[in-house]
Amino acid sequence: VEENRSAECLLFQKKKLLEELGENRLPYLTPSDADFHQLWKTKYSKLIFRKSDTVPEELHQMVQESFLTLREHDCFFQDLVRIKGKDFLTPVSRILIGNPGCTYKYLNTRLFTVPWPTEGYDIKYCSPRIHDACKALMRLNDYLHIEAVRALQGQNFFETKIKDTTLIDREQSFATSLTEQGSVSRGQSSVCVAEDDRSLKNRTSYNLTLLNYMDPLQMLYLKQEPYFGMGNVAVSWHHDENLVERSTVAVYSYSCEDSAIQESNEQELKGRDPAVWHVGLKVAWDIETPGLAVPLHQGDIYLMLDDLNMTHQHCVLAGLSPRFSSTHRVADSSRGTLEYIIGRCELALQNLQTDSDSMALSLKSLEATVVKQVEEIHNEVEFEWLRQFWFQGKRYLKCTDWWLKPMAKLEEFWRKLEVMTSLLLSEVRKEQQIEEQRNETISCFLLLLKERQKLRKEWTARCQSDAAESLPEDQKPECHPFWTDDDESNMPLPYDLEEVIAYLQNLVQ
Ligand SMILES: O=C(O)CCC(=O)C(=O)O
Ligand SMILES: [Fe+2]
Repeated sequence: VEENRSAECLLFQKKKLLEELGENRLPYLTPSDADFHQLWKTKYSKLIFRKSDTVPEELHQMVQESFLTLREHDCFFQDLVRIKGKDFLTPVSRILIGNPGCTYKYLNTRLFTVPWPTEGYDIKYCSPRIHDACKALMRLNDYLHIEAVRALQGQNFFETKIKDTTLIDREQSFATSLTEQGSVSRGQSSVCVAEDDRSLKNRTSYNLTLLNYMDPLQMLYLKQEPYFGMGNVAVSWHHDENLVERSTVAVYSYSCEDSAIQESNEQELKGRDPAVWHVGLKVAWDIETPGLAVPLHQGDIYLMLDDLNMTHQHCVLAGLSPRFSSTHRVADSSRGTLEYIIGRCELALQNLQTDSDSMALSLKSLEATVVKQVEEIHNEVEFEWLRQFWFQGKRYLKCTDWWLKPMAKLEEFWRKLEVMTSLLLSEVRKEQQIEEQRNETISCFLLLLKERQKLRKEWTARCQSDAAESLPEDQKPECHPFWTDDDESNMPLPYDLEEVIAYLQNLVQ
C-alpha cells in the first residue's frame, strides 16, 4: 500500500510539473554550450566519461564483435515489464550476461543471466561464438572494474571517508582502551583502510551486465523526452534498481555510426544533435539545475560513481544509427541467486517428514511462525522464480540451456511445497487442536494464501495482456505452472484457491 501511494504521489507530481511546463521546456546543456563543463564539474561530478581512444583497440574489437554475434543469434529481447499495474514492451531489446545463477530484477521483471565462462562451471553454449561473446563481455567487465576503482580512487571523497571513519574509531578506541592508545589507533587506521578497500571492491565488483540494443529506424514510434525537449528517448528517465547501495554502474556504448549518417554540421540548431546517441542526466526532484546531455560515440565509456544513481536520474536519447550498450552492475544478490533460493526451499522442506513404515508424509510443526515461513518461501519460489522464468518464454534457450536444470529442481521443490500446503489444510480441518493456537496458525496461513491467489491472478493476466499476445510464438509468455482440476497433473490442491480461502475465512470467523 505504501509503495502504491508513493507511486501515485510521484505520478501526480510529474503530471503537475508537465502541466505547469505547458509548451515550455526546462533548460539543458550540451558540449556546444559554454557552461557545459562548469555544470558537469559542479552538479554532475560523479559522472565519469572516457573517450573511446582511452580503451585498448583489441578490447574494442572483441566487444563489438560479441555484440554483433549476439544480434546475429537473435539473443536480444524486448522485455514485457509491468509499471504501475500496466504492461509495456521496452523499446530496447536486452540480454543479461553474468555470474552463473545470478539474476537482476527491474520493473517487476527478473532477468536470468546467460552465464559467462566462469572457472569451476561447466557451461554449454548453443554455439562456440556465443561462448566467445560471453567471454569478451567478461573481459570488458574486468576492464571496467579496474577503471571504476581508478576513478573512485581519483575522486577525493573516498579518502575523506577514510579520515572520517578513522576519527570515529579513534574516539571509540579511546574510550575502551586508554592504556594501549598508541598501538590501537595505529591498528585502527589500518583496519579502516582495509575496510575501505573492501567497500571500494564491493561497489565495483560487477556480477553481471545488462546489454541493450536498439535500431531506431526499426522503431515505428519513440517517446519524446518530456521535461527538457531532448527528443527521441530509447530509455526513459529512471534510477537503476536492485543495485548494491552506492555501487558504480559502468557503461560501454557502441553506436554503429556509418559515414552515411552525417552529424548535423555546425550546431546552428539548438540542443542536442538528434543524429547522435546521448546519455541524459538530471538532478532528481530539482527543476533549477539544468539537465545534461552527453554525446556517446562508438566505443565511449561512462561511469556513474557512488550515489549518482540515487541523487540523479538518467535516460538514453536515441540517435539515428543502431546502438548497443553493455551496462555493468553490482546487482544486490541477497535474494537474487540460485544458491539463495535453493537454500530457502531446503529450509522450508525441513518441515516435511516421511513415516519410515507407511511412507506417509506429514508436517513436523504446525507452529504459526514455522507455517508462515514455509508458505512465504512457497510464494517466493513460485512468483519470484518459476513464473518469472517461464513468463519469458523460451528466450534463454537461444544461448544456453543452463537454467533448465535448476528450474526443474526448483519446480520439484515447489511441488513438495504444494503437498505441504495441502497437508496443512488437512490439519486445520481436524478439530482436535486447541482453538486458540489453531486460529493463529490459520490467520497467517490465510494471509499468505490470499497473496498467492492474488499473484496467480496477476500473472495469468500478465500472460494474456495485449502486449504479450503481440509477441512472436517463441517469445510468448508461458503461464507455468498451470493446471486444471480435470487434468492428470496429480496436484494436491487446485490452481484457483478461492474455495480454500473461503473455507479458511469461515473457520477463523
Ligand atoms: O544504454 C545506456 O547507456 C544506459 C542504459 C540504461 O540506463 C539502463 O539499461 O538502465
Ligand atoms: Fe539505467
